[in-house]
Amino acid sequence: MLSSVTSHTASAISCPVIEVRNLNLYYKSKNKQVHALDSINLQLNQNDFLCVLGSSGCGKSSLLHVLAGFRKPTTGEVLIDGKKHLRPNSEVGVVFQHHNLFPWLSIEQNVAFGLKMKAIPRVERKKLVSYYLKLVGLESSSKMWPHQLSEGMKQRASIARTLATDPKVILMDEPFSALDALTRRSMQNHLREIWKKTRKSVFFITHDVEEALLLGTRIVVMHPNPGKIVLDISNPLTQQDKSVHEMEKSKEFNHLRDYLLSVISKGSNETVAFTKFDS
Ligand SMILES: Nc1ncnc2c1ncn2[C@@H]1O[C@H](COP(=O)(O)OP(=O)(O)OP(=O)(O)O)[C@@H](O)[C@H]1O
Repeated sequence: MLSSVTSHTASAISCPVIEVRNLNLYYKSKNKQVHALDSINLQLNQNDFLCVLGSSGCGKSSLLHVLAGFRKPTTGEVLIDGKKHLRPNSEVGVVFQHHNLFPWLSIEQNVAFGLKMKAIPRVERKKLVSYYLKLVGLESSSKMWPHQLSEGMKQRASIARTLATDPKVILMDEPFSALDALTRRSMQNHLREIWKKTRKSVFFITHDVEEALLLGTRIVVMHPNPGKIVLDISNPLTQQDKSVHEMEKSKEFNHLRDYLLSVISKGSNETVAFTKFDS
């Protein structure tokens, strides 16, 4: 199984948008210290949709927070386009589990917010807002207020707001986990289509192996205590132009799902094949 997975890695483009070098993160409190991230080395390339899987507490969110610039690593560094990334900025967009739209702004004003901050002139701003609202299928809801939208629509508006500022990379922390199963599936389809059109580099955290298989071009698995990457593979399923339904019905899908589940559930002391992504 592993060889059929790794054979797809050659199609990657070697141009890291994010590079993580020898990163360690310790949380210190009064009486104890938690080693949350252990010697993380990772490259996120252009066009990568990287899904991060792992059991609770393995450090997924901690890694996202460091990549976003919300938290400083204890040792090591994060480079964005070769430059040290030290604090949050417009090169890195973040979409959280719960939308964080401003309730006092309409949907189009929410999407325009970051563009205003970047001093984009009014006419261009309008064009961009309407382009991104159309991209996420919300063009007819532009004048509505966040409380008038369904949860899925709010999350789509959050994605449009993040995309509109044209970040180099988008970090997503379980963006669909609060949605019901049907809305979640529809959002996965939306995101897949949006990604095909924009080809943004995405770092996407999920607990859901099937979601990772349907969306990710690459899949990383982390283990806890301390949090580390134990597997980094490219996903053959998303490299073929198949519908979600076709993907789910394929033998490869089932094999990969079982394989990933077995890697995730292995204890951190057990040895897991480390299949480093080879660009
Ligand atoms: N602010 C903090 N102070 C102390 N320890 C923390 C803090 N935040 C996280 N941790 C610890 O760091 C480790 C990694 O946590 P993190 O939230 O990154 O994991 P996760 O994989 O995102 O978990 P989940 O899937 O449950 O969200 C855990 O042991 C957690 O208890």
